[in-house]
Amino acid sequence: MENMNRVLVIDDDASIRESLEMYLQDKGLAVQTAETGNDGFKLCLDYNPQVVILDIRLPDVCGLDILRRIVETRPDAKVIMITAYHDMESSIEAMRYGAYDYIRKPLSVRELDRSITKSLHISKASLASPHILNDTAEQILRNRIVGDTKAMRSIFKSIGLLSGNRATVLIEGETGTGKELLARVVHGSSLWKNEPFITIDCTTLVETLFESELFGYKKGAFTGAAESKKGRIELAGSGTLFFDEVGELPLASQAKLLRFLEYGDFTRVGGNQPRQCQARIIAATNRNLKDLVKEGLFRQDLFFRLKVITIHVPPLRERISDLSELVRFFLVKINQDLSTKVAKVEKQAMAVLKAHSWPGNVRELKNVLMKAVLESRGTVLMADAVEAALAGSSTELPDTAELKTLEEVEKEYILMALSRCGGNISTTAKVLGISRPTLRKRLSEYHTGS
Ligand SMILES: Nc1ncnc2c1ncn2[C@@H]1O[C@H](COP(=O)(O)OP(=O)(O)OP(=O)(O)O)[C@@H](O)[C@H]1O
Repeated sequence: MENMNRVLVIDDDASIRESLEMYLQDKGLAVQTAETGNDGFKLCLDYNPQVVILDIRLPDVCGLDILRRIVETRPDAKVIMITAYHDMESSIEAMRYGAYDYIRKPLSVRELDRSITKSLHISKASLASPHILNDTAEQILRNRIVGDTKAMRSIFKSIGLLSGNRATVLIEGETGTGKELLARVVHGSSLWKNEPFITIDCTTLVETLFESELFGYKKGAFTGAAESKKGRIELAGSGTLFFDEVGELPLASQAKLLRFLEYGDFTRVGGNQPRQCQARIIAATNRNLKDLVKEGLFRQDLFFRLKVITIHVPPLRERISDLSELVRFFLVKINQDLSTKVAKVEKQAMAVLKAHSWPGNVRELKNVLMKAVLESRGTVLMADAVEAALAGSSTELPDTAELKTLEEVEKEYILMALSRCGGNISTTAKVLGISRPTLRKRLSEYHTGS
């Protein structure tokens, strides 16, 4: 009995209780039933079921109250709410309070089967998966940059050595490897950490505005210069000037940047008083500057000026042994940001994560985990949720056997978005790019079946 899959049915409708009991017992599951909410909750504590099928309307207490009590005391139990009514608001509440699913009466055997099977699979995975968030959130988040491979340790050393000087730094690495994060940590670990950190995004820096953006301008320097304005260099003071995607700078701007770096001074457009730049320069690139130099797209002299100290951030696939720690780190962050409670990772889920090649690096990992956490709807990060999240960013199609109908996909997606937006209809509609009435209509359709 202990090892058997246990389902608890709480419904005041005797015919539903009886038919579900027969149906589930036929499937080899142990079943207990209760007629009222209070009896059902008591039974839930004693019987410790993996799955609870809970009617939203009960004679004594509201099903949602029982749901909240179960989620609080038995967080691993998966609660499938059932409702006979056109009761959209309650369904939204149910998902928000942590129901695993909700299904409309008359019950569709296919829908119920799918939901119960998934619930049982999750509860089995939960038993088999170790807790990975044993340390406190503060302990896990203490390291702002996660990494314990040789390459990462040598980066941390470089950051330490940079803390007492203002040497120019070039950070190279593929997209999403953490170049901006590193630049911020270089700044934050330096003696000038309380000074500003100013970013210049070279992909959007218009060539004709290069000087006025960087050096600032005097009132009347050109039409439209109604007031004098400080440029980014002045704004950075004795902090850090971060040139992001420096490889994207057009050649004409590169010449101006080089001149500024060589002399370390600048003059506001329309002004005549040279000023000294105090800030540290950090440049980042996800393109290979050496190759760009060979192709004549990047000035060699500027390249040499920038690479006084070079930090190469390895792609995630080359430091896959950091993956478990990164997963722990992001799960804590995601739990904090989205009020989720994932604390375990299914073994197979970690294997799937380790097998991926991560072309989008740490940023891709963070996004995939966020999607998978929402999809997992519970305390365990599930392998199929990770696979679904990974498939979302690739063009691969699942086996036809796993294909769902468009309607099913839409329902799941809408509910996921709703849960991610904390049940807020306006935000969800905005994120989905549909109007609030359309969203409300969709949600009510799940109840009326129209
Ligand atoms: N080692 C790490 N530890 C913790 N978080 C990380 C790490 N590396 C990257 N991140 C996080 O991953 C995300 C992407 O990092 P970041 O923006 O610094 O990458 P990038 O290399 O500058 O990307 P791009 O070249 O596309 O601008 C950020 O949220 C960052 O905080």
